[in-house]
Amino acid sequence: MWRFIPRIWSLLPNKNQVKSSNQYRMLCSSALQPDRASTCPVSVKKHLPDPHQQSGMEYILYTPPAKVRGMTTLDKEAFAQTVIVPALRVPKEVLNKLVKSLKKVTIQRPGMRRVMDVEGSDDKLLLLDPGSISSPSSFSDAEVEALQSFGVPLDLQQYELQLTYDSLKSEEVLRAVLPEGQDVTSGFSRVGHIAHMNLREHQLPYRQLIGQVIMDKNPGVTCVVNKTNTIDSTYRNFKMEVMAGEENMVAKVRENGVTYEFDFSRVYWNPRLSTEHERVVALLKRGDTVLDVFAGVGPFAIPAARRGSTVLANDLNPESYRWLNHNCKLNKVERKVSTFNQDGRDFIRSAVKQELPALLKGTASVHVVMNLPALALEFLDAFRGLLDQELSCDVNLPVVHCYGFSKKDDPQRDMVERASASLGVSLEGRCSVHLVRNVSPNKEMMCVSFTVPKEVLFSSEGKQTESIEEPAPKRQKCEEKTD
Ligand SMILES: C[S@@+](CC[C@H](N)C(=O)[O-])C[C@H]1O[C@@H](n2cnc3c(N)ncnc32)[C@H](O)[C@@H]1O
Repeated sequence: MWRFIPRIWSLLPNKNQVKSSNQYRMLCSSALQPDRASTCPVSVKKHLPDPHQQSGMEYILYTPPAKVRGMTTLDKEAFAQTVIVPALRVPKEVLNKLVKSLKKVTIQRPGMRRVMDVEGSDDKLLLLDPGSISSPSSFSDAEVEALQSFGVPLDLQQYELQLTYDSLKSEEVLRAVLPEGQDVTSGFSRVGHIAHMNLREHQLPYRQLIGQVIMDKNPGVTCVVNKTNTIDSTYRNFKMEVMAGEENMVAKVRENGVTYEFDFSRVYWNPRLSTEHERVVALLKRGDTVLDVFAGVGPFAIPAARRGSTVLANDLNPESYRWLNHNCKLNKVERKVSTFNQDGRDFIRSAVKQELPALLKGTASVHVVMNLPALALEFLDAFRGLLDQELSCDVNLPVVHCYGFSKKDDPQRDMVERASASLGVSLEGRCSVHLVRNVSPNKEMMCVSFTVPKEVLFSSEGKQTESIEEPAPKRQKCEEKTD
């Protein structure tokens, strides 16, 4: 809520007497400066805060009262305070044009009005950002010219602004509440209605409040969770604790135009991989085959099928497998995707082994996707001696896209060396390595792509053991079994 404080600067230049913007500014400026009292005999009772004295990026205007420090249960009322901001009185007819010219210096906050009525007048009050404007000399030449051309006196008013919890950004609320000098990170990943945070030790006593603030400030977020430990080593999902909001963990997300649903607490989903999913799917042509060894809930498999590929998708986690089937149906590609719930190595040595002979004779590309960065390179040995040598005259060899993390100074080289070691032949000069994303300051996620060398696929050295020679389990067309 805003309250008008009667104007305290009254001596204004007449725009007709003024020729240049500088002159205009100087004349107006003198009206605001007590030490120019000889030229402009007015006194300034209240100074606007000097924006140059602010520390950090955000202006002091948006710093909540000190009493909120240490609060662990959110008390929104405690954030209320009154601050003084500058404003210009503007004739209604020129308001819209002037707002455009002054858009860099007006108050701009979601949900905060910057134009107010003036009681008993058609004029409007245009509220300015005190971080940008403290005196008439704060305006740029272009802004002064605009004011001059619209006949608006450079006559700064002071207004009392009632700031509330609603006017603050989450970062501002948390910086005011959490211990001073300690890191305030209000960043989170968004997965549908779920905001997913990774709180530090010192933030834990405030987790309920932090969760509430994140929900309040982010429309559509109705559940805030914190990772309570590191990633589960097998299924790559996190143990998580609900900090605020509903306990519903079944999220619905859209990625690259495809809808997915899944229980976020029980499967792997990473919104930061959308570009990588898109990159690989863009390599596919209609009629290609995709063999997705660690498919998760389908972010490679489903768009690949929608693009016209035939897909075999596998995941060891029964929950991922269930949601993979669900998402195939949801996106109407269940006839293009066969799903499997096996260990990745078994999948390669059974279903992939069964499919490859026919595919080797064809011309359409065959892509094997292996996105389990912590371990996938080690699974490459499953291709050693996978096929009988008599098939070796067929040359449409599969292309593998295998992911890995690297903490080495030369992650590309590291990837090539580890993939080569696992395959038992050097990939030097016959693969490409792509940087997927920077995971942490010292950790990259990489993807090495290569055509499986003939000498690996038809090697006699790695011939399969009896158990692996068993006939492949019958494939499961995407039938949704549980729901
Ligand atoms: C990093 S996630 C990738 C999921 C999906 N491809 C994506 O890009 O979001 C790895 C997946 O591999 C599955 N997984 C882990 N170990 C596995 C194994 N030994 N065999 C098959 N799948 C496995 C996990 O359940 C998880 O869904």
